[in-house]
Amino acid sequence: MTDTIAAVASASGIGGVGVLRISGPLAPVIAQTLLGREPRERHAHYAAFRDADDALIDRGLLLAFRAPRSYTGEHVLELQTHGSPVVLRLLLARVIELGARHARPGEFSERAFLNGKLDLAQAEAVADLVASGSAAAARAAQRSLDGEFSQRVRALVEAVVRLRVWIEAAIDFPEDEIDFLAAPQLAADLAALRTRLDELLAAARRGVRLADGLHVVIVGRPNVGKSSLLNALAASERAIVTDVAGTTRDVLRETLDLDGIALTLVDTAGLREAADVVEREGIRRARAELERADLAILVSDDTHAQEDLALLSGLPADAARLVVHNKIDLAAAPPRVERRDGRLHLWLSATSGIGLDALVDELRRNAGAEEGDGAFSARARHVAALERARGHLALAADALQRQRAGELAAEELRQVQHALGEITGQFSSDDLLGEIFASFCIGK
Ligand SMILES: Nc1nc2c(c(=O)[nH]1)N(C=O)[C@@H](CNc1ccc(C(=O)N[C@@H](CCC(=O)O)C(=O)O)cc1)CN2
Ligand SMILES: Nc1nc2c(ncn2[C@@H]2O[C@H](COP(=O)(O)OP(=O)(O)OP(=O)(O)O)[C@@H](O)[C@H]2O)c(=O)[nH]1
Ligand SMILES: [Mg+2]
Repeated sequence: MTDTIAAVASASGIGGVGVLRISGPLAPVIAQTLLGREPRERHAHYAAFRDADDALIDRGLLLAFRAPRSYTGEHVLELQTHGSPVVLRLLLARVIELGARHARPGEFSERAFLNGKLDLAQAEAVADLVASGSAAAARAAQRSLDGEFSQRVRALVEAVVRLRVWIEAAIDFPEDEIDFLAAPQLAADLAALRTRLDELLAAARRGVRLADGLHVVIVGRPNVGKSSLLNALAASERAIVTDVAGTTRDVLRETLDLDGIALTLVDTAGLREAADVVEREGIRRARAELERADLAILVSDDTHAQEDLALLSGLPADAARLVVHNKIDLAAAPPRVERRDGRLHLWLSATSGIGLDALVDELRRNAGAEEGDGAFSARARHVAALERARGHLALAADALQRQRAGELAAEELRQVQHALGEITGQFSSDDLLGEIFASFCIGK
């Protein structure tokens, strides 16, 4: 028999109203004790919450849900008090006295998952929604919570199962096996599956960016105006700016909400051959930041761009997609934008602000602002599972098309199915569940 858990579900600190949530078999007994009679299911009762000595803790609302019609699928009780942390603590102590125990982080959602109310990707979306740092992130998490991502994963699983059934049937009739496995329809189905898996993988990668925010690193030689650019984008004097080359030594991070898009901007030490140990360490850190950047902005001082642009060859090609030609005010040049060798070059001035709007537009585009409707949130765990699924699908195709090895192909397809099932939690281990739910907040 499961035990009954309780936790404050509202944010810690003082608030208008505080919510205490209880889930498990004792919830109806606790409700009966606090209300003095049996509550009506899913009905707000105004109740006096009293302690064991009958002293009044608070008057508030009591709301009872009967299993399985609740968030967790168990009996649930909610007590809504005045938003005082002290009142909530006293009432929680009373509920513990009546037989509940403190819930671990994420335990309500874990129970919802275990009782089939949410699948694993949806439960993760609950946490991503709570943590969302921008309107776009919240909308994307909401779509995953609504099951948009899970449904696409499930549809792929169904397609994989259909292929497996076909191939396994072929194995059962060895004399026809080769003909079966060589059927054009099978090859076409496999190819279609690969395309859909690739599309889902790309969408999930965008989903991770939406949930986590775009990680943008500003690099360039000393004194080109990297810190000035960070300050201009953040609209605050976050970073120290001086005319001394080598001003920035450490990595500086700033999270921005660019019209509803979450963005982490990272300012770094200017790249050069430095003699000073501190500066050398700063440059090492700048390079480490580059390794994990979604996007790198190379800043060049437009008045001596040659040496600045030479750095491009040393930057990760997939990230280094933007080049900012700064300080155009010095030459009284107009702002402009030009696409060159697959990169976008922008002429602007960080200190005067001219041309900055084009950069902001480009950052928004990169952060997935244009995905608009249909974008859902995802996690690195999902991307890794989809990549694994893709690897096995490629092996399955190879087993069929080159080797005509039905058994091998069926086994690879089973692996594809397994990797996809890990996303929705159809296949999951206690370790994985522990890891996922431990990162939730208490009361969620
Ligand atoms: N007060 C309060 N507000 C909250 C929550 C909560 O637990 N308590 N939630 C918690 O995160 C979210 C809402 N989530 C919920 C999800 C399902 C059910 C529920 O009762 N489900 C039943 C009945 C569904 C129906 O009638 O359509 C069920 O699934 O069977 C309740 C809350 C956001 N707001
Ligand atoms: N005229 C003009 N000066 C600028 C512009 N952007 C930056 N500067 C100046 O250039 C100098 C260096 O700017 P920083 O932002 O500190 O440059 P940085 O790239 O961060 O330099 P390090 O941290 O030393 O690598 C400062 O004197 C800035 O005021 C610009 O758009 N126009
Ligand atoms: Mg700087």
